[in-house]
Amino acid sequence: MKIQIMGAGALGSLFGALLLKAGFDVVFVARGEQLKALQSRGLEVSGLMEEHFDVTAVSEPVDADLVFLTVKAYDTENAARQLEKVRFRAICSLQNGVGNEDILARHFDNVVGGVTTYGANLREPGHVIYAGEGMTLLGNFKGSGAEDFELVLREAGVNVEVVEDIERRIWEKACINAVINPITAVCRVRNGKIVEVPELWDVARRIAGECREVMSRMGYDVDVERAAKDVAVRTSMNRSSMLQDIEKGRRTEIEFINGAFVRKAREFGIDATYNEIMVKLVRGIELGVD
Ligand SMILES: NC(=O)C1=CN([C@@H]2O[C@H](COP(=O)(O)OP(=O)(O)OC[C@H]3O[C@@H](n4cnc5c(N)ncnc54)[C@H](O)[C@@H]3O)[C@@H](O)[C@H]2O)C=CC1
Ligand SMILES: CC(C)(CO)C(=O)C(=O)O
Repeated sequence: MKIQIMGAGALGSLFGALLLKAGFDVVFVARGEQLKALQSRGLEVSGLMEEHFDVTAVSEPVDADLVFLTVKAYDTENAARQLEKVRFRAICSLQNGVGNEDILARHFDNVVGGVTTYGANLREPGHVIYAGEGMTLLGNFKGSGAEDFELVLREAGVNVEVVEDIERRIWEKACINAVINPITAVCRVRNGKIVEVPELWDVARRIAGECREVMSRMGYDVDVERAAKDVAVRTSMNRSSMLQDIEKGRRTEIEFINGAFVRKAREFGIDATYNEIMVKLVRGIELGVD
């Protein structure tokens, strides 16, 4: 069974390492310094697992049985176009944000949606920190394949479950990210501060309210405020992925998180001013406005 990791950054390297350890034939598709490091030194894993792997790393996708997509959401369209040139049975997104599966469904027949709470960071090119064991939910978004991905992940020791309502799960995770990520990125604070600082919690509550309204109009009853508070408390010492992106001068996934709620709210004719403001502020920071 040949498994391709399309976008071997932090998360892709972690999942690739777990699959390699279980004996699968894994190909890492990477770019830049990460590609060079994987090709010359292999993959180093620290944290919850301490291991070194010699890996197969390439710059362009190759034929495989299954593909995990682990690029950032804004790179999905480009990755899909590259993957159109090769053959594989099914593709599974493990990304955050809303819309990745829709993009993939325009290109491929078998698309599996995924949501994971595993945590990984790149310490330096070729060196991934396995920061947190979590849960991975999978579900068929178009065609089939979820059970195939479940099987390989289970064999690799990953906590995984196939669900019938993957679209809802993707939006639920996006709710949490929509509340926590932009505030932490704009204010440059750890997740816990959102709950500790009344002014920040006030903004968080308003974003959560808008997300809840959007979810409700989609037919999903979710207490976004409570869910976001739980996660912020549980991950109080985390620097959110959006904050890390901003600190490193990288583009964020804001358009696929709060931006997705703004677009849905517009469709339903409901107000999403707080989400819209967060999109604009984070875009302002990304643009490096002095
Ligand atoms: N890192 C984490 O703990 C978690 C990340 N996620 C989500 O997973 C996705 C990936 O996140 P990270 O791994 O943290 O990001 P990352 O930026 O570390 O990894 C993405 C990698 O994909 C590469 N890439 C992009 N387009 C490519 C292409 N066409 N060909 C080859 N390589 C390409 C980039 O160069 C980069 O190395 C995001 O949507 C993120 O929100 C979800 C849960 C946890
Ligand atoms: C849940 C949370 C907010 C944890 O930091 C996260 O997913 C992120 O940082 O993107």
